[in-house]
Amino acid sequence: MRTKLRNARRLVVKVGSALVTNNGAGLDKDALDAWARQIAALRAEGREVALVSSGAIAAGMQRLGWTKRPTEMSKLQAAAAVGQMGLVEAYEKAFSRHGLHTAQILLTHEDLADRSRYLNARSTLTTLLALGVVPIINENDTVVTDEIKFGDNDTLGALVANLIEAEALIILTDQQGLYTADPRKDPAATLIGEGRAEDRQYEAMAGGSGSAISKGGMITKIRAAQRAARSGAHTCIASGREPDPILRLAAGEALGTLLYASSTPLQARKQWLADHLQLAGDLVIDDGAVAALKSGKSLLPVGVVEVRGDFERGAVVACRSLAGDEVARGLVNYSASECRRIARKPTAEIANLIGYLDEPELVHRDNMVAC
Ligand SMILES: Nc1ncnc2c1ncn2[C@@H]1O[C@H](COP(=O)(O)OP(=O)(O)O)[C@@H](O)[C@H]1O
Ligand SMILES: N[C@@H](CCC(=O)OP(=O)(O)O)C(=O)O
Repeated sequence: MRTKLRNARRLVVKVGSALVTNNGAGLDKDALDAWARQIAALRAEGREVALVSSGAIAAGMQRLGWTKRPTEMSKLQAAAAVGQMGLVEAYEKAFSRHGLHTAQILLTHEDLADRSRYLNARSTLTTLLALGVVPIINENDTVVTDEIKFGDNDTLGALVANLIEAEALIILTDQQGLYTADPRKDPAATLIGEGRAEDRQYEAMAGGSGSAISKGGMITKIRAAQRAARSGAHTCIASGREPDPILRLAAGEALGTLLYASSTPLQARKQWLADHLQLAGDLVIDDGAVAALKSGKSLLPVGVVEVRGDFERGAVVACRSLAGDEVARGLVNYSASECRRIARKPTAEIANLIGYLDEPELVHRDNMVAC
């Protein structure tokens, strides 16, 4: 089973507040250095890693000299804004020792729920990864309200894994993994080695957070594993205090708890596109484009002869042959009116025709499934 992790080319690593701030004692620079070293080693193997890091609020509280976590939203947001500065500064310094750049990405729930912003976040993140940059992701605490909050970064980690189609989500925390009960409360609890992420029995074992500085607890990690599995990602929950946990997990060592996905990323994505989304329109494509799509290529504007329906960027559209057969469906990079303007035109003309070039493809092959 652990070979699943060894084969993962794209990984999301999530580190919780307790680890990042050494239980609230301020940023644990040694821990940050160790994660940077391990992630740099994975990058050197050609693997891509995005880091979801908590700790802004805890670090901000420490900088401001607060010993008690405030309850008012505005104070929490102020602490997050102060702490996030120290957090990204420390990561940039730690990664620069390995010749790597970092990028700060702050997200809210709304960013991922809105299809067009979802696509933007996805292309920015995948571009950063392709450039060899390590994205450091956190919730945009300064602007969130209750309705648009992830609240805990386990959920954010899973959504990022969905977003960039990572094969693995590594959640590092202050316990060895998932136990049959909260080990802080039940000393007889035993560690679960591995199981299916979708297995509902784990929810009953998991409790809330055991510390005053963290938010999620084990229950949000189990739900994160379920969510990650929906896009085919396997989740490992392990102790961040073990030596080199990221490298050892990524090498397939049986550390912590593995909650594996039952489908591959491709199957999961196909299922998602096939089942969950209503078609917002049709792109009628010529025979050359049909052949290109059947051989796994992206759809370029030049192959589109007609655009049906009214849709926004990010909508799901069907690509149909001249005879009306659905050849593929996928997420479209331009709105219906933009598609009409660039249909039959070479990619080089997109910017002239609509004033900007978002992506050269109308539907990228990564966002498309054949029918
Ligand atoms: N079944 C369980 N197995 C392990 N830990 C559990 C379980 N149920 C609840 N917990 C608690 O979850 C805590 C880890 O989550 P959390 O405090 O949110 O840390 P993090 O900041 O790493 O997300 C543990 O310290 C533990 O007290
Ligand atoms: N965005 C918040 C993280 C929320 C939180 O505490 O998450 P976690 O430690 O993963 O349970 C911060 O940076 O402080």
